[in-house]
Amino acid sequence: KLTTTYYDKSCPKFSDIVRETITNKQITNPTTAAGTLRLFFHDCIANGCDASILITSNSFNKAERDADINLSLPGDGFDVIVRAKTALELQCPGVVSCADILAVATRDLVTMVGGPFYPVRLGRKDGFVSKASDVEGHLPKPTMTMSQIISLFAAKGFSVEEMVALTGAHTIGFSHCKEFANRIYSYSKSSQVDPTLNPRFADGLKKACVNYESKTTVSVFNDIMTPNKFDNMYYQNLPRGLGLLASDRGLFGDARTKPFVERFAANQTVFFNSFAYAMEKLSRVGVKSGKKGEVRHRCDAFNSIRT
Ligand code: HEM
Ligand SMILES: [Ca+2]
Ligand SMILES: [Ca+2]
Repeated sequence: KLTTTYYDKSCPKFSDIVRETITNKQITNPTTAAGTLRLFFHDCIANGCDASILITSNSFNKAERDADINLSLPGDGFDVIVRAKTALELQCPGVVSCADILAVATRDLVTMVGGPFYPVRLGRKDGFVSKASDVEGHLPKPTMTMSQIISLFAAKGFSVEEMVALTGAHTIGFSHCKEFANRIYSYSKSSQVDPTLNPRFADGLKKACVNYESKTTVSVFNDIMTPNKFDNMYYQNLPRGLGLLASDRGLFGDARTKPFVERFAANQTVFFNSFAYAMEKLSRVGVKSGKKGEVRHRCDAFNSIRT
């Protein structure tokens, strides 16, 4: 039901306004691209791509963004969507959904930092439900086994290749120390450090994360080689012991996923094609149309109060 021409008549400046907003934001806050990409992933996996992640909690409802796993989503990702929405409401009030803004802003930001372009079909409606309790179990965690991660993505319709390609998103952005602390401080009885980690990398991580339990904001680049560039370096890092999260390293350690890691590491074009295909598919997960959704006036609140 989605089409690339959805706003051509009702809001012809849609693409220009989104592109201008994300460009300004990314230049002043270079962490926006990664933050928005993760925000989009977390939106689509929980309840479909319906901007349910953007809703703020109130006394009746603990919303998705206040689920534990979403608390680390950075403010810049939310902010860039709010800015685009504000500009669009001035230009064509009540027309463009927050879900469409998030999908296009993500694509434009990925392209801006060096990643592939892919078409984003439009016409998503914003969802009516956002509950923190719906998030748990749908999103992957670094502590999950590769089998758990594979079946979690399979439940949303993604193949192993698509899962490996999507996780290439970790070519940009940060992780907080607590997400990998067990790999450097308390790996096993016989070894403090995960032996699959490059020893010098592990030393650097240990230093960066000293006292991470009290200094909870400390975070580390997901891809230490090219942290701000969307490229295939993430896959090249994995065989060298430079994968940050246990789940990153896991992609190289599992016979089902390793062949894709090697293919993407060897050829960036192959990775970009797979990533673009999988992102376009991600952008259509659980999309709501017609009366199943609405175009919100503000991205952080439903149009009428719901309990
Ligand atoms: C194998 C499954 C995955 C796991 C276990 C995982 C887990 C994580 C964790 C724990 C972080 C660190 C968050 C923080 O500390 O702030 C992170 C960051 C990130 N993830 Fe994933 N992720 C997975 C797949 C994906 C996918 C499929 C995407 C997007 C398509 C994605 C995009 C990102 C981005 C862009 C960041 C950096 C966020 C930032 O800099 O603010 N991840 N991920
Ligand atoms: Ca959602
Ligand atoms: Ca990179």
